[in-house]
Amino acid sequence: SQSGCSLFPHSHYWIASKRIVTPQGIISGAVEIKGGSIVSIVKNKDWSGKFKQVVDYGNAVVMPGLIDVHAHLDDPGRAEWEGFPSGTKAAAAGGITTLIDMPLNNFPSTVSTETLKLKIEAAEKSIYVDVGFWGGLVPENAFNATALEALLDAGVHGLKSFMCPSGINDFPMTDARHIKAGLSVLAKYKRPLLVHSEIQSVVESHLETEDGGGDPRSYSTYLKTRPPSWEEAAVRELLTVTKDTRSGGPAEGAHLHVVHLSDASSSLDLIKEAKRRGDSITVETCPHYLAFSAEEIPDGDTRFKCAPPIRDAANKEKLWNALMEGDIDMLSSDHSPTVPELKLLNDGNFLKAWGGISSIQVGNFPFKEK
Ligand SMILES: NC(=O)N[C@H]1NC(=O)NC1=O
Repeated sequence: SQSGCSLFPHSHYWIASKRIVTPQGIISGAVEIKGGSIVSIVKNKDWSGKFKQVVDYGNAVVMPGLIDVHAHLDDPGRAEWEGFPSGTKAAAAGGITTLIDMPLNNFPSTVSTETLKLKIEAAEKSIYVDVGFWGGLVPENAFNATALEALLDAGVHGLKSFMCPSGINDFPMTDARHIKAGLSVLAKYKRPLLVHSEIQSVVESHLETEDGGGDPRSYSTYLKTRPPSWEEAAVRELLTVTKDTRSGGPAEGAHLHVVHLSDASSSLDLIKEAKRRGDSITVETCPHYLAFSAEEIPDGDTRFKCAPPIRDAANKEKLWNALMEGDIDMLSSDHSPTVPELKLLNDGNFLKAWGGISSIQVGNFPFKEK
């Protein structure tokens, strides 16, 4: 409630800082709040000394709340991994005021109007930030336009699919045919398809189920099981269908969004070329790919296990450059927690631990680093 959120027992007050992020740049001043809404932003020289009801944050940054388009809240079904109350409180702690929840890791997965209803009922119990939902594109619904339309009509912001096993039994992977069919429905709604872009290739890598030929407590062993060529293969396959999204194409109006890119080389180059050709495509990366590099991950510290994996320091620098150049369109958390037992923190086995990083609570931390 408004009173519950208020910093001050006043309905009219100012939040001051030397670094307020505004559309016109970073200013020193104060944000005026009245009745729970921002009514003005005043520069330092216009207000200093004039007002009494001021919370002064000094040099701390005051900025609009972040929107995280990629978070796994596992309610209902696996609320012990992350429920709506804990996940949305964590988001608020990370400076995120809106999150869009992924359709998997909860049980059942959000792939129909019935399962979306269960999600909404679980969320209604208690959320502390704004929440929206993605629906799942899976083989079971991909060729059923009526079912997809019903899901979109029920309010999901778009669809999400995987090009490799998702780690969740009731969320199977899709191929280019499913994705093409999904895009043709999304075109009518002008909504996006988000794709986990990795295609497993046994030839070029050691599969996770094998021992990877090395110490399972060493991050480098895990890294070898998911090479950049997996991401590249997926992006190449996707580009055979994103051409449909060009102006005048059969899926004009649909949009394809590559989630959590880690490979800053060939995969990113392909996405950049597709953008130049007019495909409707965007790409995100995550704070963990920008903050960490494979070389520094301690043996056995499975908190760092995610898919695609965190790559080397040279790749991290390339990701930063791409973000600064605008070739990467946005950041998302890919917050994907589980229970400590499944992270195998005692064994430290990277090949067997759950893949997913719990991070929404630290929100924009790489910017603090830079
Ligand atoms: N199922 C699931 O949360 N998968 C996520 N975890 C991760 O590390 N990458 C993902 O896509």
